[in-house]
Amino acid sequence: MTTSHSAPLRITEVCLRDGSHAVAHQFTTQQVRDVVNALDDAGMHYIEVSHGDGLGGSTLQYGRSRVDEMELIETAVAECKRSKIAVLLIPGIGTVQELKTAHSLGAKLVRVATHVTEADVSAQHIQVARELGMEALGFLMMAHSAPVEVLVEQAKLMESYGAQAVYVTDSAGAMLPEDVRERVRALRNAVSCEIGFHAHNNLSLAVANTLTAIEEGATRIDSSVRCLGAGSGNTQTEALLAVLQRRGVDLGIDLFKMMDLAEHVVAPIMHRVPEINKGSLAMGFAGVYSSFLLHAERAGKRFGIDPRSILIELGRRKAVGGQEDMIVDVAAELAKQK
Ligand SMILES: CC[C@H](O)CC(=O)C(=O)O
Ligand SMILES: [Mn+2]
Repeated sequence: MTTSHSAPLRITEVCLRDGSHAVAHQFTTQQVRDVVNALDDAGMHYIEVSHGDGLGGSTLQYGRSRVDEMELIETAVAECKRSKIAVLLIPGIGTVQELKTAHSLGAKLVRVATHVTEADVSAQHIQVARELGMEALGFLMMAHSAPVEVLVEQAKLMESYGAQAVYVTDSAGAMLPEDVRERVRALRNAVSCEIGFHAHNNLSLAVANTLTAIEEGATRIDSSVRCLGAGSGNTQTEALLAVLQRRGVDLGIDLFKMMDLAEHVVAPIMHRVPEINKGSLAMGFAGVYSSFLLHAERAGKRFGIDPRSILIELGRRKAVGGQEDMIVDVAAELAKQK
């Protein structure tokens, strides 16, 4: 398959970062060691390791990590012969100091993530990462929620700060293939850096949307083995690789090894199977952050409210990442109304 950008197609495996949401940030050192070892052996390009909300995310608000993420990053780096370890950083949650520490432990790439309208807060972190010699990529979250012109303007800002790629991040798994096509095409025509795409499977469209993004020129692709990610999970790595091979694209990642590690290494550590159920489907439908799922389920139980009603209301209020405290507020308000 040809892409309109000369860069090769590269996969970032996100099961140990996005998947952190799905296990309430309880990964152990041994689990990270085993997963990274197997992914590296299969030839994965990049493996992201961080708290689900990025560096510094281990807090009461977002959920405490069982093991310090720096220990997990160090463990992951030690297992890699070929793969590179990536980290995610949301300015305001993660700090420049944490970025420097992750770099000193061997992280080679950072995705600096902001809400789709707030790229300006990424300038310092992107610049510091470039000075450190890391690859620095911009990650525009909730990309479905802003008009295409705004997405383009924000991507240009990230590129101007030094981002080597800008991601269309479908945090809510709310995009339809035509939304992806329009956004990636608009970015392709507006920036010179690479375009990335990150999907969630809440509407059962993750693989289809990822193929659409690739057709439009995205070269940095996120996926997650066994779908281990927030909500219904991400584009399933081994499924994507199989589909790409059917199209004649071999990324140098061993498909059978990926299938084996999905089954024997990743499946046993999953707390629940990421599936399209009433909660995750409601998120895709309402355009709500996939990482809100467990929080909404907990708040629903506590206040006796259907988590879907909480999620729909959060969508109506256009809640953005970082507003996890709103989930409890909304549940309490709905309970009062009842
Ligand atoms: C809260 C950070 C978030 O999980 C980043 C991400 O993967 C997304 O927006 O989809
Ligand atoms: Mn995600």
